[in-house]
Amino acid sequence: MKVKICGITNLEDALAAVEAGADALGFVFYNKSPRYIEPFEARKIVDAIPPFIQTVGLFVNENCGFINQVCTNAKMQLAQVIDDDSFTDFEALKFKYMRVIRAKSEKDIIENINNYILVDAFVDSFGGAGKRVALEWFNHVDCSKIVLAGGLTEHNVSEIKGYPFYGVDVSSGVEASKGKKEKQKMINFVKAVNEIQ
Ligand SMILES: O=C(O)c1ccccc1NCC(=O)[C@H](O)[C@H](O)COP(=O)(O)O
Repeated sequence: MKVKICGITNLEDALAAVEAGADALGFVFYNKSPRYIEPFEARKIVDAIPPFIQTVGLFVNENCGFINQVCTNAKMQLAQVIDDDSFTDFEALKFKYMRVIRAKSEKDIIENINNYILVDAFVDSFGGAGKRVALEWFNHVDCSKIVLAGGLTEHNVSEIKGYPFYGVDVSSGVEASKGKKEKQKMINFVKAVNEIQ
């Protein structure tokens, strides 16, 4: 199962996440987030991390011109897009993308199951709030194209055993404080995910 660690704001945390075994690093380009990073600051981090780690830019209700420009400036390989209000013309994106489903019910998941999606809990702040998605919503769902996010920690991630998600995404569960990761929590989280199979 793939592991994405989201909300990277500095090189120290990025390198620690990679060392812990993360497959992907997420950078939040939503300027109301406490984890916001300026695109050229993110680029400096991307330039310093080893190869084979996917870089993911997080966008909230943005148009495709903005997303294309930021992904270029920050050297993102994938755009993770919250698009509640149909701001984004996905056809015009020059980058591979994954939509975020902020699930309020099982129905939200089932309606979007045909593509790779990230399923997060619905929170007013859009993400990074540590709120969990009800696992029973996935009981009758093919999880193989779903990245599960929302409130995961080293202590609860084992509960997803039996749900073969494509990957998991974590932010606040591996933080010391908002925007600052804790190395040991990242190590423990990745280890706990790897022990699930
Ligand atoms: O992390 C943020 O501050 C954030 C702000 C606005 C939109 C999305 C945001 N994060 C997106 C993520 O991918 C988080 O990893 C995801 O919401 C899970 O967060 P957490 O529940 O803290 O693990």
